Amino acid sequence: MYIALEGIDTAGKSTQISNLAKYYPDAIITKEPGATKIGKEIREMVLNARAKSKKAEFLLFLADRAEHIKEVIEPNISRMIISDRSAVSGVAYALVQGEIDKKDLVSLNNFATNGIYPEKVFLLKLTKEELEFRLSQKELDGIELRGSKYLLEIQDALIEATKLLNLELIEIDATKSREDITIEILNNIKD
Ligand SMILES: Nc1ncnc2c1ncn2[C@@H]1O[C@H](COP(=O)(O)OP(=O)(O)OP(=O)(O)O)[C@@H](O)[C@H]1O
Ligand SMILES: Cc1cn([C@H]2C[C@H](O)[C@@H](COP(=O)(O)O)O2)c(=O)[nH]c1=O
Repeated sequence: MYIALEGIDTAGKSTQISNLAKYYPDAIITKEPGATKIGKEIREMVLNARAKSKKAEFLLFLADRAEHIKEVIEPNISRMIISDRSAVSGVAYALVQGEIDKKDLVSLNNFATNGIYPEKVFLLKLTKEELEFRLSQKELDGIELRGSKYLLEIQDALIEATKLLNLELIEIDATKSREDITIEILNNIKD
């Protein structure tokens, strides 16, 4: 089963993935962007916000995704795969940028992923207050520097993106305790 954890920056995706890894010691743990050799270079480029063109930025994420699907997801598709982000992030961030129409976002992602998408998408949802608190506790990268208003728009766009891609979405209150969230995810995986 291929599942993805989604959520805006600081929502708790990596925390949950490291908890889930204890319950699935044989799972493939992966992420977008940056799980492959080329992906690491792309991640460096995009997170330093070097692209002036939003379309270029979108295409860099898409290139990372195509490599990730070919190198990590496709060869392991019969195993448990837990991914930190997926095409859902790709569509959501681009929806908010607003330069590419929705039909193209879906078809470009279909092209990059060969139609392979997570079976379940877990969305960790933050409140404005908790997001601002968590951002204040860390050094911000180029995307996080865009601020909490922007990130909350992305949070709504993650829901829209999941619908556009026609994927199963499980929304989770990310302000709950780390342990309660892990249990909620585990119970849902088993359903
Ligand atoms: N349920 C929780 N309650 C309180 N704090 C949490 C919870 N989950 C994670 N945190 C804290 O919030 C911060 C961000 O968590 P984490 O790195 O897991 O988020 P993320 O979604 O992977 O972030 P990013 O996308 O920016 O890499 C960390 O300091 C983490 O310890
Ligand atoms: C896959 C993907 C990601 N992004 C953004 C979202 C985050 O701000 C960063 C990734 O950082 P993280 O610490 O690994 O969460 O990139 C994006 O804009 N578009 C995408 O397709």
